[in-house]
Amino acid sequence: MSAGPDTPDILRRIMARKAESVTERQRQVSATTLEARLGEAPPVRGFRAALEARIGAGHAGVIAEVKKASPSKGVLREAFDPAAIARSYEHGGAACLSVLTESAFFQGADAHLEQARAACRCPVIRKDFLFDDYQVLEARVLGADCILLIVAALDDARLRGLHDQARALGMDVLVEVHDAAELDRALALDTDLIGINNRDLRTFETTLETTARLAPAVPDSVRLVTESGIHHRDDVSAMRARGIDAFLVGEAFMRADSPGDQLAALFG
Ligand SMILES: O=C(O)c1ccccc1NCC(=O)[C@H](O)[C@H](O)COP(=O)(O)O
Repeated sequence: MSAGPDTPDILRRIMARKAESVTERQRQVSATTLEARLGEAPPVRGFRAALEARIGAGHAGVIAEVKKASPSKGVLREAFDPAAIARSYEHGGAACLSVLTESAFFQGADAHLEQARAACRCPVIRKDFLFDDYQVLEARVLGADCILLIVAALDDARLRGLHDQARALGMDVLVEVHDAAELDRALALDTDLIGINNRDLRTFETTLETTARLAPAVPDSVRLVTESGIHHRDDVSAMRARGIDAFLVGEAFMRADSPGDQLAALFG
């Protein structure tokens, strides 16, 4: 972990809580036990490949998020059934799912990932705050097809180590950045999937200007995903006009009666 003076307070607090919970999990289930369970994990579904297939067919590549609550907005959805949401998303045209497994700030759970993935054919990213090899192993054992690595929360050595570990386990990695300095660090990894998060973690404000500003520095070989703050068809068309075809969307879907219908309405 690398909590420096520039680390936003919310990230610092989430990572501190996460460190406690990882220590507790390691006490309960050792890394050796997790390694032994890798053979029982369901085969990896290609996450980036699913995005590419959807985009190649002329659609937006949508990563649809399953999250009950967030630090910025509180509870987003009372009737929360990850399996039903996953089926709705698949029906609405999602390429992939993003499932929050962080419990203290997002009311997520590992079971949400298992339930959502079992209910559909979409590849799933474990959306959590990862800083330790143990969590990468855990993600694969749970059935994750991709993990999120947040550049702002990791030093370069750890970022590379976790990235390479996930790839060796067959998973894709979404490397998330918020500014130009983080983007430079992500590009140095030679990764092929980068998310630009439009949410300022100090103010919680979202602006698609963040993606618009950083996107030109991302080479064509990297699939760029714009994350957070996508609510309207105008947001989608503004991004697509700039050549950005992959989207990660949570709140706009979670607040809808039918998340999948809302996905189809936003991107159809
Ligand atoms: O959503 C938050 O409040 C938040 C706070 C601190 C760290 C991360 C946070 N969100 C994680 C995400 O990246 C979003 O869930 C994801 O991009 C979807 O965003 P949205 O469509 O705006 O729900």
